[in-house]
Amino acid sequence: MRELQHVNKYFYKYRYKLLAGILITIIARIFLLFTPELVGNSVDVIDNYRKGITTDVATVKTELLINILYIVGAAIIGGIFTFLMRQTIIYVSRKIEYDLKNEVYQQYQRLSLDFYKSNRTGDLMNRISEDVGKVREYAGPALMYSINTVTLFVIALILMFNSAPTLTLYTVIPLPILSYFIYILSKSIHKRSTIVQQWLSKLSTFSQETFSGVSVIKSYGLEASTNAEFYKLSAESREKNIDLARIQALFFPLMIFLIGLSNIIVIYIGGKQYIDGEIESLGVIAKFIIYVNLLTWPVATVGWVTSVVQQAEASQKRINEFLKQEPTIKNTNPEPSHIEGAIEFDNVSFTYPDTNIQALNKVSFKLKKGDTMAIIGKTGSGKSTVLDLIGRLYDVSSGEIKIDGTPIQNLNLNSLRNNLGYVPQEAFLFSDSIRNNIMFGKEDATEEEVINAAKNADVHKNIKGFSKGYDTVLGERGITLSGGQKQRVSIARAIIKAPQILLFDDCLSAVDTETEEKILNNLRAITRDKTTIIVSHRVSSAKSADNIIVLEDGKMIQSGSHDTLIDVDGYYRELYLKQLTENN
Ligand SMILES: Nc1ncnc2c1ncn2[C@@H]1O[C@H](COP(=O)(O)OP(=O)(O)OP(=O)(O)O)[C@@H](O)[C@H]1O
Repeated sequence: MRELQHVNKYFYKYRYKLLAGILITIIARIFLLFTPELVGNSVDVIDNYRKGITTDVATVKTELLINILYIVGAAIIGGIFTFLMRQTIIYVSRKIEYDLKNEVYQQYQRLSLDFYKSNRTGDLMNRISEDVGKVREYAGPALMYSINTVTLFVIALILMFNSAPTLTLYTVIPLPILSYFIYILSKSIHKRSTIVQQWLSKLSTFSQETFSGVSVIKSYGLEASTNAEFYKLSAESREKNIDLARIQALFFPLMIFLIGLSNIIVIYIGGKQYIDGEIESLGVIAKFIIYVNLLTWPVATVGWVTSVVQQAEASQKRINEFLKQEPTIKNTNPEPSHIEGAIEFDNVSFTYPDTNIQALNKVSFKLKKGDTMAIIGKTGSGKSTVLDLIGRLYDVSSGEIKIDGTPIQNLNLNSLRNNLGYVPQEAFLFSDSIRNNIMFGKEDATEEEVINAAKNADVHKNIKGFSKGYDTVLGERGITLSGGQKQRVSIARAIIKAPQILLFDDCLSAVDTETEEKILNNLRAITRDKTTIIVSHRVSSAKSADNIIVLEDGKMIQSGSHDTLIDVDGYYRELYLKQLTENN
């Protein structure tokens, strides 16, 4: 239960509602226990008439009618309180689930990129849905059934002991056995349902991947083999489901068997004791049968609750592991920082911690506020890594990055990122309208600003061409847009912020050279006083930059302006000549 102590703060938060729930549960159970006493009493009334102790039929009828009215009344009141019991305790558990989900999600947002690299998306999703769900079962149903069982058991046992102590002992004997079996069964059900869940997530991951890659599957004619793979996975999943159903099917027969056993004990022992005169009336047997039936379910839940608590403990342990993690990229400065945009790399080296690949090796350059620099280099040479380090998605392994002369780690992280406009290599658009995708860069942007940004990114005309214009909703990953259009919406999103530093990661690769030229011209006008870094494979994107650096295997092998670089032998000149010939 140590891990579950994390939930106590939420119990405290909702303490009044919870206390009311506990009280209501107790009241509901008390009313439920009126029934056996009233039924026992009714049987005695009839028995007394049969034995001739009561002779007046009218009195018997009246007594029976009163008992019936009481039974109905108690059932109605008990029902109302049972309804309220769910409205309070289950309501609180839903609130706790909501709070815990938000707590986990906030922590996800706080953690750095490396956390996402070292944990699979499926695991992250599971913590927030399944694990939180298990903890909710502990905070709601398990708590409710525990109070229910304790209340029913204590009151019923006192009442039963008062009227027939020996019979009580005999009748409760099967109950702990029932509880133990249900516990074993619940554990086994849990084990099997976890396996079912795992297969289900394998199935959904497979389906999701095949839906996303449907164009590859179709163009390679892989439908049949994909079908066969799905068939295999779903057949395995079906077997696991059948396994689960088999063990679940035991649940109710086991309960019915043990209830039956208790009933037989009551009738046999009770009957014997009645004949021997140890029990004074038949009503005792009648009410005991009802007690046994009333107690069976709560006793069964003891086994169920134990298993739920164990599962919740394991789930909360997994959640706590995430909650305890600290972001590797820390904000060391709580005060907002003013950022002008001068960038300096001083002997910066960086090795990715997960792969141990050295992406940058002693890279140095200086950019004044408003300068434009292009980074050219083969694939995998470390270009994107330079941009990632400026955004502090990672911290350098050695060397130093300074912004406006201040070490990047000493700047307020929010200020730094708010002053960056980053266009990633692969444009990611949310399943939302084009307008909202652009406004993601500036949440309070006016319509005019959105249109201006789109115009500068040369995508306004395309958007206007859609029947719903800026309200066009993009499908999953913006599939309704072409690659080039996606890149341009992504550029609009970055420039609408008017940040001090703009980072373009090969984001014009999917547009033709004419459009590239147009966008670069527009960008020149709006980035005049902004520090800009353009990563590209194309000389056309780099040539007008104030400075160009060439990376190879993480090392800076060349730097200078376009004019100086085309005059010296080297990678840049080769690339220039090659692309010139291609264009011609
Ligand atoms: N998140 C990551 N984790 C581990 N290694 C990485 C990661 N990102 C990049 N790398 C590795 O670091 C090296 C540099 O990658 P980087 O993405 O900076 O190159 P790039 O020049 O931008 O390449 P491209 O032109 O293909 O985009 C590569 O060897 C790559 O495999």
